[in-house]
Amino acid sequence: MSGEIDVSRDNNEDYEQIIKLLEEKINALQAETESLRKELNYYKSELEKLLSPPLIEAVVLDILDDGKVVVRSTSGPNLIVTVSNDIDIKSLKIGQSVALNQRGSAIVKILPEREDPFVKSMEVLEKPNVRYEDIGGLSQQIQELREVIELPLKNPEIFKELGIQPPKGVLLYGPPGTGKTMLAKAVATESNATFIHVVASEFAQKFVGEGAKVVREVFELARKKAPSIVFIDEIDAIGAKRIDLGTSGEREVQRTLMQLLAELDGFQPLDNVKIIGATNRIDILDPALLRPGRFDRIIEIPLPDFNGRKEIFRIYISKMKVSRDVDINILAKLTEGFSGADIKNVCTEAGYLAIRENKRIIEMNHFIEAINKVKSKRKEEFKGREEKYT
Ligand SMILES: Nc1ncnc2c1ncn2[C@@H]1O[C@H](COP(=O)(O)OP(=O)(O)OP(=O)(O)O)[C@@H](O)[C@H]1O
Repeated sequence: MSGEIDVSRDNNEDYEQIIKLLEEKINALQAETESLRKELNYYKSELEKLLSPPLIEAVVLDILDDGKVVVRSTSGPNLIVTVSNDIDIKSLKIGQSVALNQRGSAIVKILPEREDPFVKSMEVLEKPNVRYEDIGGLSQQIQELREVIELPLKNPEIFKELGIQPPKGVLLYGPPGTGKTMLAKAVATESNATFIHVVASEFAQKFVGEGAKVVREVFELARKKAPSIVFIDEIDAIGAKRIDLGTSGEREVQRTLMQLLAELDGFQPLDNVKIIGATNRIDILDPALLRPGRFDRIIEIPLPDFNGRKEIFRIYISKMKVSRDVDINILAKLTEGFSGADIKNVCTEAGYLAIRENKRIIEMNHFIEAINKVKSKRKEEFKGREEKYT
């Protein structure tokens, strides 16, 4: 307020002007106070953040009936903790990243999903939803898995009565994308078993110094969640023939394998935990893994033959809107050497081609174009595969 006002003049207009100016000043000061108050609060909360103790990151391993939770803290041990009142326990799931309070006694925050190595290398499905009928061309393999995994899990008494010991572990081997994971999931679904999926290559790389501990934890979880099926994908990453143990990385892989063997030896054939291993490289596996009482049933999962390819096309096409000219016989003929995963890609790609042309129905020419596309994309891969499997 810098305007010079002559108050000696007894003039109403002047007074009004003074009042107006004073009001304006009050408003300006009030606004300034408000902004300073906000600034003060901001610095106060920043200071609080800086002074508050750090939280501990952990991964949920199990949710107990009494409302407590088993977590694996990044600082080391497994802990049994409570859940803070403002967190809904139902929103917690196994594998979830959480923050513990500083004492490590309670979960105080659910952390956003991110690439946690433990989570990434393990998936636990209480109710997997793949059924045998979703799998094309592997009826013999399905039959075998039903006998050696599903039947002993569902009716162990039959085996006890007859005095037969079913295998503890089954090894599936064959090229990538042929349905090994699908098969293992389907057996779990049909046996009402928990499906625990670990990718051996992931934990071999990510858990430096901790591979053996992770194997132990996986089997502990499997026993708790029994009946369960532990599916170890890419088992060659930890189960390759023993090599020169010069580097610490090699020794680490070795320790992980030894722990796996110890776990396999540690339970009985009729316990309700079964192991399914999968590999594309059976040739490099350590024979110790294949000894009786370990992975003592080996099932080959080959690339689908003509009838297999037809079945796989039929499964996917039955869920799509296709025109009458789509001929599964021709599609199966044109896709020699394709895996189930390749065939699924062809079907998806054909759908996209139809969408791109604004068509409401998928035609034979879309499938043919999709086959060529997938073929050229995978050409290099096929070459590699043929070399490996011929
Ligand atoms: N026989 C099949 N019948 C139906 N779909 C299949 C079949 N094989 C593969 N697929 C499809 O391909 C996808 C990948 O297959 P899956 O992961 O089971 O193969 P995999 O043998 O475990 O491969 P990898 O060795 O690369 O892990 C499946 O999710 C499924 O959609």
